Amino acid sequence: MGVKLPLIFAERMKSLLGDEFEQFMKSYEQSPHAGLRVNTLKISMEQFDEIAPFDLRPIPWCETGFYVPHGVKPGLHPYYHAGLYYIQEPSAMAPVELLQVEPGDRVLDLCAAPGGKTTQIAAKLQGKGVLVTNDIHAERTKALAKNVELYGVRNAVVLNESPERIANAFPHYFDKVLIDAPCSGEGMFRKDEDMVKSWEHHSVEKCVLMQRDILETAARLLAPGGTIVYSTCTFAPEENEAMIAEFLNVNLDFVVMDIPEETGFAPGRPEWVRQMMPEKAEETEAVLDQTRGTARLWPHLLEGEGHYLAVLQHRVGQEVETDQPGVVKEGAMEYGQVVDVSRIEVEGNKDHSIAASSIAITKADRKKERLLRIESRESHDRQAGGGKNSGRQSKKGKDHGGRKSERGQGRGADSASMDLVAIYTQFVKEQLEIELTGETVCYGDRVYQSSVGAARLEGLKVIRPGWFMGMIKNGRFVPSHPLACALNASEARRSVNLSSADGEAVRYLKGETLNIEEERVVLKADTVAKGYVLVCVDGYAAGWGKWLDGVLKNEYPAGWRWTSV
Ligand SMILES: C[S@@+](CC[C@H](N)C(=O)[O-])C[C@H]1O[C@@H](n2cnc3c(N)ncnc32)[C@H](O)[C@@H]1O
Repeated sequence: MGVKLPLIFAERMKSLLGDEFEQFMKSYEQSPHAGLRVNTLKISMEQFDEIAPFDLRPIPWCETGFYVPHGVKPGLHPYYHAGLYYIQEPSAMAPVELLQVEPGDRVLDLCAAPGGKTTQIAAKLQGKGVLVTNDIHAERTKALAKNVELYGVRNAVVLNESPERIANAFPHYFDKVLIDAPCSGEGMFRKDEDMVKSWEHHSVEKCVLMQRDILETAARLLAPGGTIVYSTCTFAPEENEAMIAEFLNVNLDFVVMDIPEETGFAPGRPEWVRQMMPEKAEETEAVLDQTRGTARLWPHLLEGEGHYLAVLQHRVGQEVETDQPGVVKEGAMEYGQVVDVSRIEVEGNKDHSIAASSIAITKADRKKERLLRIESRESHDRQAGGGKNSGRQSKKGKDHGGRKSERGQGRGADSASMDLVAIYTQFVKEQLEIELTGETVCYGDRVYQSSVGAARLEGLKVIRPGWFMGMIKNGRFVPSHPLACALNASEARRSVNLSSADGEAVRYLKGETLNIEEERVVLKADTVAKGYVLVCVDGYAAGWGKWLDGVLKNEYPAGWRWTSV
């Protein structure tokens, strides 16, 4: 066997799996499966099918996902550096598929770094709606922000916050919330032996505490009728069925949506909670069987690593079931009285059952909502008066050169900031053919298009308030790399195409200056060749260059350059 499993883990799995244990253990003799997911923000499935550089086999539960043959290294192809696909473990593609994201949704990815699922959500949104993506660990948000940018996401906001603080800023705001929870990682032992080593430190008990907090807070972030998908990559029932049962037991306005088994997913195992945690089972007995509708992804039953998935649907106006009409169950009422007193008072109805208990809107939430509504009216009025891109200036937080977080925004637009916005909008008008959406937000001399606007983000630790468009330097607008990554070739007034086949694309991605004859610069009408050029790899945007007299100066950022070839 390739992987040395912790003894306590193996013994627990043996007692849970019984006859299936042998088959489960055999899976550790096989190599883990590698996958990639096509970034349909940048390329359609049909186009990718035409240019795919590897033999790919579809992953049954993700229509944009493919198995990569063993030995193939998709990270060593220019398409990877042009953001055409994300390298992702196949089972890890399942949670977002279950979230059923539609363009226009407001989606929160609460535990998001390094961003695999965020980029998958972004592809489903197709630039429409809101994507707030967050991780509590500052260091990990660097990779998250980079992936958001590399994959051409226009409508994301990247935060480095606690779920609690996000809930205060976005009460009952999101249609969909993904919790890809920090977990003990037992399902990844085959893929990553370091997970075996860290298993002791990330003990199941520690993870349970974090998961409980995160789930509870997610309910406050969810809009009425919204959906939470909870996922882990561990087998421990404490972090899976028991966690979901506990959540359902105190959030009576949520139900588990059954996950179909046809894709090879196995059902949840409520009986393991009874077997391992009889007290927890007794406490949650009324809802425990719902967890059969959650899913377990087993490495011996499908081609992927171990995962657990639960879809939690909020039911608007869901009444607590009672034995007698009009009487609220005693246990449930106790919960309502203790936890939701303020909410019941807000409702002004002491007899109110605990309908919509966990999602009920508090006084503070209402006040915030009122303020934000006024805010958005103001913003709308300003836009109506000042054109689509009229901007809100924010006070400069610390200017961290884009690598650290931005904090704090002012409200009023001073004349200096209006100048910045004017320079920016002039650039957009002259150099691009795009429709800007959202609010123009300035942090110091950096300009963003934000899908949520500055007011919402006030006081939060913001890594990216939106799509980073560029910065004003010496009175000129310098377009950013993330701006280029999210463009189509047809949206720039100048573009040049480099071929992945003849090494030119690789040279660009390594940061080299290239000789490019004028005829190769594709120009829109009334445009001269000199200036910023969108550099594309086989037609897909990869970054900027500056063309002058047959020379393409490389604007690919130093920190992003391809150094491994
Ligand atoms: C399983 S990983 C997420 C992987 C990610 N969803 C992806 O697809 O690339 C869990 C993440 O949760 C973060 N995390 C841990 N505790 C958290 C908390 N209380 N709030 C938000 N994020 C948390 C960790 O830093 C870690 O990056």
